[in-house]
Amino acid sequence: MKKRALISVSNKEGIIEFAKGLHEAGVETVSTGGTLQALQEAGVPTIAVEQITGFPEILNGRVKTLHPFIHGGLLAKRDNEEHQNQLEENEISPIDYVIVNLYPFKQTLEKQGVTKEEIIENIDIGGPTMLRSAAKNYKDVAVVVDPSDYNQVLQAIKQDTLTVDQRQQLAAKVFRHTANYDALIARYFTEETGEDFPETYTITYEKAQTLRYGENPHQSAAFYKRSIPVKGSLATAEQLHGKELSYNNIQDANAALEILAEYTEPAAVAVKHMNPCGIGVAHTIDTAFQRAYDADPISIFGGIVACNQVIDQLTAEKLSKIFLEIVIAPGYTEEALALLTVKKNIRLLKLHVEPAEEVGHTFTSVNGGMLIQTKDNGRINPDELTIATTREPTEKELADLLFAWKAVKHVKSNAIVLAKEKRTVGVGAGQMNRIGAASIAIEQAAEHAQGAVMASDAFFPMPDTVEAAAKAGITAIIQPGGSKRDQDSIDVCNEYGIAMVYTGMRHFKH
Ligand SMILES: NC(=O)c1ncn([C@@H]2O[C@H](COP(=O)(O)O)[C@@H](O)[C@H]2O)c1NC=O
Repeated sequence: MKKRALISVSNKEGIIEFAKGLHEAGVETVSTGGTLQALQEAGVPTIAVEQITGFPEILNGRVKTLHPFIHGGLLAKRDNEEHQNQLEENEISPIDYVIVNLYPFKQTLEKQGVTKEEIIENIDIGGPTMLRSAAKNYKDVAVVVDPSDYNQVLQAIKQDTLTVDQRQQLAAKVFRHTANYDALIARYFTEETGEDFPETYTITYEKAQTLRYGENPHQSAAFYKRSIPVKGSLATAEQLHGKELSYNNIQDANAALEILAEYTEPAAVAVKHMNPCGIGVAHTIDTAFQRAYDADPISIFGGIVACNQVIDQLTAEKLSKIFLEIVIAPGYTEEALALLTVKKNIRLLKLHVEPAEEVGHTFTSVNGGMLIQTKDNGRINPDELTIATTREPTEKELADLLFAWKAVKHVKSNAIVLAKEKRTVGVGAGQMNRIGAASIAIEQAAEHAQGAVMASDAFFPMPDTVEAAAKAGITAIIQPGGSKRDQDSIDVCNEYGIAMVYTGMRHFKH
């Protein structure tokens, strides 16, 4: 008996050649509406699915292949006598190959101005059903969901070399594909109904790149991107120059962009090991970068710099004087690009839109589970700050306090940031006690601590940090407030004439 292939594809790329090849290999092809038309127009003899089912396509294509004559032919085990007898009794012919790809649900979601009705209509029902039937019965049926597999499968069919292992691989791809497809649908419905943390959490990512290694060379890794691209994120940045990004590069570059999204004025952020080592804000991007550099000229070595303005020649000249792993910006002037691309080892990334703060969830894997929380998109309203001390901050101090508060949110806890004139001067990150973080920041700032402001990601459990700040010459402090012993810190501030404000919001980052 002739082998039979069922072809029903939305993405018709490469299907004519594949179907022609099947026909030449003596395989009979059966097809649905649009696919049938395309194959017949290309001169590939094909049977209409209605001819097999004896039933017309109904409900605008919502039902075309959902029929026992199709699914019986797909699910029957060839080595099961009962199955074979039932096929015979019911005059069902077996189907040996299934070539199906689905309604473009993802592409429809991404369309500008798309209606909910259009999205719903692009949920494929018959396609996944055929894919799943064929994949379940992979021992007897070969199923192809990915057009990039057409050629390889066709050659194997022609040479009669398609093994059960290969069919299982094709089936595995199908189940990944339908799981991804359903995950996108589930996410869409869940977002529509506004459930943040439903009883099961379904997410799907697509592989963008196999990485050379993970955080360390003995770890293996890959970079997966959101199925629906997130504009202004690292995942959608374009690499213009340099070697492939590494695992650590991606983490650091992402951290740099998250910090950058805090600032609306021209800003430059230098990152090392996911902490900012320098942040500068100014009227021009070259000055902003100069400030980020001056913040810590040692740590920036081998770091990542992200800017929210096009890199011009002046900035490029400054950038090219130091060793940097990555520069990220919304663009580069021709002169800047010429200057920077001379350096073989620098990676240059271009953002197509402003770095944007992603709404949604963050994930932290723990052994045996996953912690999921909404992103820390907390922003304070400067008008709602509480002044805790006798002295109010001056206008200039307030500007630096707000600048430092945006920075400290992105520093690992316990975090202290010292800032002066729109640049960080000291960063104390990831310490097990607050005074430890403050000591590091003060030591790093050295003489620049005099007249600087201090931001703390969480309240002061005791007055030691404020005492250290006073000794270093810090004049104003911003912190969440809320400690039982707040008054002790307030007293020290008042004694030294320090202005302290409370945000009422904590920014732990572990
Ligand atoms: N309802 C059905 O019985 C059904 N059977 C196949 N499809 C899909 O119809 C598409 C192909 O349609 P056409 O051949 O008419 O262009 C494929 O993406 C296939 O997955 C169906 N459509 C959606 O549910």
